[in-house]
Amino acid sequence: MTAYCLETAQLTHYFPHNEMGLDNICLQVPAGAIYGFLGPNGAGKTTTLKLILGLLRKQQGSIRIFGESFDTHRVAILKRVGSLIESPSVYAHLTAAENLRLLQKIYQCPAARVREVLALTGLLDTGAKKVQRFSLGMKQRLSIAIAMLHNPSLLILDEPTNGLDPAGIIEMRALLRQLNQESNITIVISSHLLTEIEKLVTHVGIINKGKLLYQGELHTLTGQRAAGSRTVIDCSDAARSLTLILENGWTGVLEEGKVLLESVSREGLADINQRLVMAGIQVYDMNTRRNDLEDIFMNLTNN
Ligand SMILES: Nc1ncnc2c1ncn2[C@@H]1O[C@H](COP(=O)(O)OP(=O)(O)OP(=O)(O)O)[C@@H](O)[C@H]1O
Repeated sequence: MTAYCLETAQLTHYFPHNEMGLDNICLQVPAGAIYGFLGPNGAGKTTTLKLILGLLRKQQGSIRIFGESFDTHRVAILKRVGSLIESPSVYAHLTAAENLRLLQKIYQCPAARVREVLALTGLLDTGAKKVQRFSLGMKQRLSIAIAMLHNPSLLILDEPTNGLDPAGIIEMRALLRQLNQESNITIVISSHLLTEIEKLVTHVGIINKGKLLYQGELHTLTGQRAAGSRTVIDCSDAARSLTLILENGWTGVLEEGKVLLESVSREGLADINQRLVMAGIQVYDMNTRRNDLEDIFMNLTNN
């Protein structure tokens, strides 16, 4: 049986005067996972994460974290959860270390933890630099440092890459991967862009209009890629190529003077290429367009 770090059952929430609400959300986040919680703007991601953290009162359903009910073990659970839902309040005229020292006293965690989280988030060398002079990427890293201060086992991050440039996004991915692998922290990260987090996550949950449309391991979703791939072959004799291809048991059609194949594996394409060349046909180009993850995501969220 899988040990879930976080599990919700039939989580439901409606805001007054808003027809759309969260409808029976059953999240299952395995311990040690990096779980990408994906959906377009307004899908219900922030609402779900706020319910999980007790920032919104749930109307129906249940939440279990670390195997305990959130209703009965709220304080103990929250001591082991770090979060970034909206940008935390920090003093812009103080340094990263000064901000962290203030919070360390409030959270009553060991003073040495400030240096540890600065090191973890790559902010040790920011020294006397005040937060007001930080780049957005550095501010986001400081937010993660704050979330990490009390040494949590689960991090819940709402769109932490929002507003970051491509280099900042890559840096953030590297940081989260490191926290997951070296500090063994389970991470839930929401995003409206699959491409931004598909290189990072092990599991995904896709939500739209308050409903969970897909949940599972990333590789199950990526498995849908090969099916539906299209290959266009540009060659010196399309008609003779197609005859050869059909004779050898593949299916294809002619389209605009080129051969169009559907769902042929890489090995199959190599074989076809070899047969065409052996038959004296010049192959100029074989272009395969796989059903990319973003297409799968768009198909799920558009229907
Ligand atoms: N406090 C609130 N009162 C009323 N409606 C709300 C409130 N907060 C959110 N909503 C509505 O709930 C729905 C889900 O919003 P939510 O912020 O959870 O979506 P999201 O997936 O996080 O989107 P985004 O990426 O835009 O933040 C939206 O229709 C939103 O307008």
